[in-house]
Amino acid sequence: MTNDPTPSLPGVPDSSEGLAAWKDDLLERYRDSDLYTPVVVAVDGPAGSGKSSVSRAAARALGFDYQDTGAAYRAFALHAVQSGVDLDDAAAVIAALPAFDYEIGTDPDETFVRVDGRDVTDEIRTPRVTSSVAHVSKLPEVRQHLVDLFRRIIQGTSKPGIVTEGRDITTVVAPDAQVRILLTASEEVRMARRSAEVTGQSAEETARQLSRRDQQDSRVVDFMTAAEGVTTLDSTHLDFDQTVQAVVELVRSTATAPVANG
Ligand SMILES: Nc1ncnc2c1ncn2[C@@H]1O[C@H](COP(=O)(O)OP(=O)(O)O)[C@@H](O)[C@H]1O
Ligand SMILES: Nc1ccn([C@@H]2O[C@H](COP(=O)(O)OP(=O)(O)O)[C@@H](O)[C@H]2O)c(=O)n1
Repeated sequence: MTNDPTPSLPGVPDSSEGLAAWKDDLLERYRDSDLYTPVVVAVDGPAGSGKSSVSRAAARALGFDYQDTGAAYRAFALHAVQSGVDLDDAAAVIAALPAFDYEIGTDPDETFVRVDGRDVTDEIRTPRVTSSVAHVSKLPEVRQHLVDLFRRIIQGTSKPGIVTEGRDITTVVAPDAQVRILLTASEEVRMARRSAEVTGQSAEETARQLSRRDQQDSRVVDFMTAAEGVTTLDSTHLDFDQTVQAVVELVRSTATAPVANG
């Protein structure tokens, strides 16, 4: 997670146990100060690339929080529909933003999504919600509202860092993140992974939906090409554990200590 500090720095222990305790102590003291900044790991990629599952497992391995931003777009689409809004009516969708009462669990071992205090963790994954998200995520006003929310959640982490994943995290939400990753996989592999998960509809229908959603989403943000400074991680030929390991290694080799210098 951290680069080792310069060995000649006074007061820095040279044993690995001593170093770990020293870092814990620093973290403890800085956590509540204005100088403390969490390590932000930004992960983008298309549907089925493994963003959610890989980011969550990497967060767990690193002792970080985890934020799934797609969950908020899904939850907002659900909120709008349940408020009786016609998703083709942009003004009505935007008018539903102020009443959007959203809560997400960022502990990777206990992720949940609530809207108006009601648990919608599973409901937001239904094909009905999936096919309606693009109607709301294409609207700049919705994006700005949610980007602000995502940044507040990133800043509010009580862990040494937070892995945040979506479509525009490396470019819009957290372009200054210490670690920025574009997670990709071939379309064929992504479709196969998603089809294995989705029940209640054919593999062909799931693949068609995924491809349509990628097309719609890519008109709004470019998540197929890595922006400058973003590392591409192609998981086509990696299994799940190898992909998580690659993310963890990247964080360990690039992130500096989770304490800012002011
Ligand atoms: N490298 C991988 N190898 C095999 N399966 C994977 C890999 N990465 C992710 N998966 C699986 O693919 C499915 C889709 O992953 P998910 O995290 O939901 O993708 P996304 O959030 O990008 O849509 C999940 O069932 C996940 O366990
Ligand atoms: N940062 C983000 C995250 C999601 N989204 C939108 O939210 C939808 C659902 O995102 P998701 O991450 O749950 O989708 P999957 O890739 O997991 O299928 C996407 O299809 C996008 O329309 C977005 O526009 N920007």
